[in-house]
Amino acid sequence: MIETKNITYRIGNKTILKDISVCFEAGKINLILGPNGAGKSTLVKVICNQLKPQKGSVFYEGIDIRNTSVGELAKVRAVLSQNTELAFPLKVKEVVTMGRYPHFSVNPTSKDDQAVREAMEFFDVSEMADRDYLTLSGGEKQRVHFARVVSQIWYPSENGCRYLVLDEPLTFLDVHYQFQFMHKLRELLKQKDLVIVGVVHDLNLAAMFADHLILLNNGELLASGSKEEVLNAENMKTAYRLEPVIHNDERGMYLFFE
Ligand SMILES: Nc1ncnc2c1ncn2[C@@H]1O[C@H](COP(=O)(O)OP(=O)(O)OP(=O)(O)O)[C@@H](O)[C@H]1O
Repeated sequence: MIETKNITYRIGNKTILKDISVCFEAGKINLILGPNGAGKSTLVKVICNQLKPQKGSVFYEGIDIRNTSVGELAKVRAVLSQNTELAFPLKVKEVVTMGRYPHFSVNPTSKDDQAVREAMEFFDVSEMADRDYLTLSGGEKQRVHFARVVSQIWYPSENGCRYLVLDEPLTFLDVHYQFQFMHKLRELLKQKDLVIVGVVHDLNLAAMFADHLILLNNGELLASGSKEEVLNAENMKTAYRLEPVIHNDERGMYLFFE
């Protein structure tokens, strides 16, 4: 479980996050929603210890992140940042192997190679293994990064959970791969020690796949809970300034905006 308690983050005199307390449990797809500029990426960076809040703390299984070493955390927590770009002409399998860097010192072991191979198979990028990463399309690059981050936490940890944090993972993906990726997350969650936290913009995909949602607006936690609790007309109007039409039937929940 990842827990934030009373996180406040300011830049100069601008408050980007105001008193955010949320909980992301293992075995669930936890999604962070909110309009542009709401503070989603900032919250992700605070959760990942890339930004230090002025107030509040982040806990992984009850342990304050400030008391955990970067190296130890990297063995159990993988992060897909927004706009991950590489400038070097590396082969796809070399990019995926970067995910294993926290686990080996000089050369990857056979266990690392196996994780790379299996993560590439899982995300259907094995056929690209020897291609120059820079020649891939945007969507293909994104799938390579999925394999990279998931290879990082491929094996269960000896003591506790594994964590996968994804900032806008669906960018660059066509509708087929968006659905495929969300289904892959479901498949990964068969491993009960996995905590998944992601930022997405597509409210209908969130309604379809999320087990737990949080909605940020102007740096504040507007709502947290099930899709019914979060994706209601009042919250949608406040966050997105649009009038929603919400259908909720046996096929699921769908939102339209007028
Ligand atoms: N270094 C910075 N200096 C000044 N303002 C910043 C800085 N970083 C972020 N902000 C501001 O903080 C607010 C939240 O940014 P953040 O990137 O967390 O939003 P977001 O919800 O992820 O938005 P988007 O959906 O557009 O990606 C924005 O108004 C942004 O301009």
